[in-house]
Amino acid sequence: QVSDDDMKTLARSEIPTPKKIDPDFDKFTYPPRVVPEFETLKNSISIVEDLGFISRWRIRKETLVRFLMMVKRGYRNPPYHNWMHAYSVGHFCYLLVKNLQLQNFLDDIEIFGLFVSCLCHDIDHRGTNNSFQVASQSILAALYSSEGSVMERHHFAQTMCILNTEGCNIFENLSSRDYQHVLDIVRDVILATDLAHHLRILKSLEAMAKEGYNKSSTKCHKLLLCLLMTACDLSDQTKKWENTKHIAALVYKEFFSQGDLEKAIGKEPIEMMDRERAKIPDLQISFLQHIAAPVYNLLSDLFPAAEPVSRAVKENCAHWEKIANKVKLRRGGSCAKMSIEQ
Ligand SMILES: Cc1nc2ccc(C(=O)NCC(C)C)cc2n2c(-c3cc(OC(C)(C)C)ccc3Cl)nnc12
Ligand SMILES: [Mg+2]
Ligand SMILES: [Zn+2]
Repeated sequence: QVSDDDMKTLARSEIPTPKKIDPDFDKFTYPPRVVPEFETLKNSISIVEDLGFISRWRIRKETLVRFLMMVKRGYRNPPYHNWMHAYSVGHFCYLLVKNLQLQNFLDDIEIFGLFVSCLCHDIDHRGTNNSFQVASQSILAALYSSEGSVMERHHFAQTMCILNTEGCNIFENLSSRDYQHVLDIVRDVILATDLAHHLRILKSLEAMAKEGYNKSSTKCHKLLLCLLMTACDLSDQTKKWENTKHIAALVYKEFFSQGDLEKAIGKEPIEMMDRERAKIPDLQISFLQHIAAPVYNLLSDLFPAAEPVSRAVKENCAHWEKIANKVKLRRGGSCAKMSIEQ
């Protein structure tokens, strides 16, 4: 529960316009993680207001504040999958709306559902992935492993719990048709954050980018929502190198902790989660080349204005390659140096 006076304080406090938060707040280059955590709720309200959701969907201010406080509290504190990840993902959704004129491609309710999904998509993440749930026979695996996407189903279930909590339902003033529709969107979009789901629809995404987006096709709307969600989820890779490097440190801190847990229960972790074996630069080059870059290439195929974002990912990948080569050089080079000196 969130305390009422905290909620009332935030509900009454003056909400800054995005430009007042930072003149570059709506630019692709702006790094959302620079703000201290205590400012993220105020900023989230500012984004909701600036996107016109409060008037369009008749959201009561107090309901919005309680909802956001519950969502933020719904996150635990693993190194990467915490509230600051969700906040940065939600901020990138804001950037997409402001820079790519999404309203010409998606319905208003889809954009609203996408933004809410961004904030909620990893709620109650424990810093371990789907295969760990099954390997450790967790409660969540017992609940959801027969359908797959164990964590993502849990994130959606937690989101529904918050919406069903007294005074927290930001969808309360939607028509029953819109209400059902937005819940379907949030469900589909949160389930789309399972890497396995993204890999399953990759061919369809490539076909859509090739044939061109058809605004009257429901299939295109669904595929675009999944692509945009994944682009938001990976958006740390679109910022300058310092951010990318910092995020990799957080991701591997989380991965290696899972690897330690797997060893403790007698399971061999995969290389990327084994702190004894993982070569982070090589792993990041592979992740950026095979998973992240294709997402932003598809995005810029559909939205030329997203090209700078796609370029930023490639630059970050090049940075990892320089590091990987230096490591190789030092390993390989030192032998060469020794043989010359001998
Ligand atoms: C910096 C960075 N490195 C990563 C390195 C590896 C992997 C990984 O899971 N590799 C598994 C093998 C089988 C390919 C994910 C990484 N990752 C993610 C991420 C993305 C996710 O899924 C979507 C959003 C759908 C792509 C889901 C979970 C996560 Cl943690 N976010 N940032 C990162
Ligand atoms: Mg996730
Ligand atoms: Zn995420």
